[in-house]
Amino acid sequence: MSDTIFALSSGRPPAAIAVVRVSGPAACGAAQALAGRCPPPRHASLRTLRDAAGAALDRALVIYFPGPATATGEDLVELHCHGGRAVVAAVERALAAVPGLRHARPGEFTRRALENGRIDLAQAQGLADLLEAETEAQHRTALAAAEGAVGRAVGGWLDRLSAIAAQVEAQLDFADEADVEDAGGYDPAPAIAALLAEWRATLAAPSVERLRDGVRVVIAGPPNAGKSSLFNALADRDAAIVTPIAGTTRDVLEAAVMRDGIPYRLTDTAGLAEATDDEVERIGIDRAATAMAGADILLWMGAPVEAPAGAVILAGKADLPGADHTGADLAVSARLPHTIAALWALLADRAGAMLTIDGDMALRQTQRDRLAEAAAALDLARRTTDLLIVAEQLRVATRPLAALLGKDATEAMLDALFGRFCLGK
Ligand SMILES: Nc1nc2c(c(=O)[nH]1)N(C=O)[C@@H](CNc1ccc(C(=O)N[C@@H](CCC(=O)O)C(=O)O)cc1)CN2
Ligand SMILES: Nc1nc2c(ncn2[C@@H]2O[C@H](COP(=O)(O)OP(=O)(O)OP(=O)(O)O)[C@@H](O)[C@H]2O)c(=O)[nH]1
Ligand SMILES: [Mg+2]
Repeated sequence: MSDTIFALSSGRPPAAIAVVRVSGPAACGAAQALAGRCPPPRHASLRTLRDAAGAALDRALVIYFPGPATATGEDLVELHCHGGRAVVAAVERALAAVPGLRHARPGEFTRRALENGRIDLAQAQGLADLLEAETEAQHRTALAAAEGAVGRAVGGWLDRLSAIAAQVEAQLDFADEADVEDAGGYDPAPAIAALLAEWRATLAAPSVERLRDGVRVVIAGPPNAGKSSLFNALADRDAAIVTPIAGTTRDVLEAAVMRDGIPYRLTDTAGLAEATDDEVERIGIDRAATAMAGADILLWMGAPVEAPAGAVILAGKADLPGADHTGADLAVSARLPHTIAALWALLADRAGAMLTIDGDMALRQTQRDRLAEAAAALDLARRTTDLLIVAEQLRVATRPLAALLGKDATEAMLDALFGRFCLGK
């Protein structure tokens, strides 16, 4: 039998209300210990909470949810207390004094929900993402995942894979008995192609990480071009040092900016000098190159002829008389707010498209890797007429999908996932 856990499950005090949850076989006993008796199931009862010595701790709403039809699958008690620090500390102290009770670890309520079969792995991950959601797209996709959308989609794919596999096996058996090369009949190609097209569409959608971390916008170009000034203007604070000295920025600087509901990760880089014997500057340039390679949108402040392919070419210091804008996509200056607004419009245009999701399914990178693995197997199956190879690749494709649903989740993996949760979840 598992032990009984408790934790503050609402926001940190001070708050108007603090919800302390207790989950496990001793939950009802804990309510009895603090509130005098365990209230009738699923009714909010106003009770005075007392410690073991009888001292009043709070007047709180107490709710008892008998398992297994609860969020954790266990008996669950909720204490809706006043949200002061001392109230919560005293209630937690009183709970810790009840035999069989201990404080929960981060994510332990959700972990129990998983272990008790109340949710699958993709739902647990969706819940973690829901708690971190800041944008509308994150909110929508994480809620769908928490409600089981990812699990249902993958389950549907697994069903279709096994239906195709069953037909292929039947065909192979028949060919065996009839002892003919091609017994005719079932052609798995259309069903495989349809499944593969669906997976590729899913893989083309942005990942959970992209939705969460934002679009990576990297500012790069020669020294003294005005990169850091632009970075500061976009970040709307003095994040980077600006001086007239070429080579001021040495390291890669990052700023997270939310603009019009789109999350961005802005990166300022060291100026790309031709040749340098300064060790620090050389490392800075190496780092700039790495940042540029990882950019979703690269803003190039420099000569158009030197712009990397695909970069947005910015003509800097547009406020200076005689500034040359030839070949640039946009003329900008940290000193001209309307040029910064125009740059934001350009960024929103490109970034918005990168974060667009048609349905409500976004996969995490680890889930995407597994789907890509399955897609590679299916692609092999699609490219052959040898039914033995088709059958084998269909089997290969099921493994990563089953893993995505948590069929082989290791302790280390679960520890990593639930360690990310906040306390009380
Ligand atoms: N006060 C409070 N609010 C909360 C939670 C909570 O634990 N306490 N939740 C924290 O997770 C979320 C709600 N999640 C829940 C998930 C599953 C079940 C559940 O298993 N319910 C039963 C009975 C449903 C019913 O009464 O209709 C079931 O589905 O069988 C309940 C809540 C968000 N709001
Ligand atoms: N007139 C004008 N001066 C600017 C503008 N942007 C930057 N400067 C000036 O140009 C100089 C270099 O600016 P930075 O923003 O540090 O340039 P940088 O590209 O980051 O330079 P490094 O970090 O050395 O590569 C500073 O003296 C700035 O004040 C601008 O839009 N107009
Ligand atoms: Mg700089």
